[in-house]
Amino acid sequence: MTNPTSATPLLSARHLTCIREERILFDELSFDIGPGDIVQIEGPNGSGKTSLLRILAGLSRPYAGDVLYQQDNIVEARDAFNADLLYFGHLPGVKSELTAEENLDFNLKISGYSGFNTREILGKVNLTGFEEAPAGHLSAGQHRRTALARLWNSDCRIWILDEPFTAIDKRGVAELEQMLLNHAAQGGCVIITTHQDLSLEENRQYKKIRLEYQYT
Ligand SMILES: Nc1ncnc2c1ncn2[C@@H]1O[C@H](COP(=O)(O)OP(=O)(O)OP(=O)(O)O)[C@@H](O)[C@H]1O
Repeated sequence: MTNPTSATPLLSARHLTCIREERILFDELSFDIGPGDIVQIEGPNGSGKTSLLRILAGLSRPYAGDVLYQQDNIVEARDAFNADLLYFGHLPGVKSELTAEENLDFNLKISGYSGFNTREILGKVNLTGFEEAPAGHLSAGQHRRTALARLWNSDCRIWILDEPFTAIDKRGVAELEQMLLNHAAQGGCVIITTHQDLSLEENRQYKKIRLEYQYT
């Protein structure tokens, strides 16, 4: 295994190619993501953003190429990589029959956390007063906030977030953006997809990667 230094990228894509239904979504895609980076994956519907995030998270395999965690292939560094990865997907594991508090408690415990204060965390995502509501009775945005609450109690450096702002109101988006900036300032990195315009453009370490698959 490589000995990481402060200059070692946290996550690297090396010559990634993804083919779906005989269509090449991206080919020979390479980039490095280091501590402090916030990277937005852009592109039209169906261009392969989710496919790329799933490959970066090790949830699916590319047609060709590799993903490296601190210069080691994620397949070989799987345990260390998984311990440093927070993946937030399209269906982010909120069970309708559990309350907001039970969902958060469950999600944090299966990620190995203990000693957290669920009420305090839910307060940070503006769910005070809704802790005991079944998630199935929450609004779409509140449901999403229940899922996102785990970001407020994460010590993973790599955050891969697929459309985290869906159904979130303006204030919530601003709070989440601030959360991403704080995470990056503390040496973490964020890889995110969203169809929303973000106000992170000013940030020195904010980058965009555009996937350009064109329908024919
Ligand atoms: N497991 C799969 N098997 C076959 N085809 C797939 C699979 N996953 C995705 N695709 C196809 O790959 C293409 C890219 O899908 P993907 O979800 O990565 O796009 P996206 O850029 O995230 O789209 P959106 O902006 O709509 O969320 C789509 O045409 C989709 O049908």
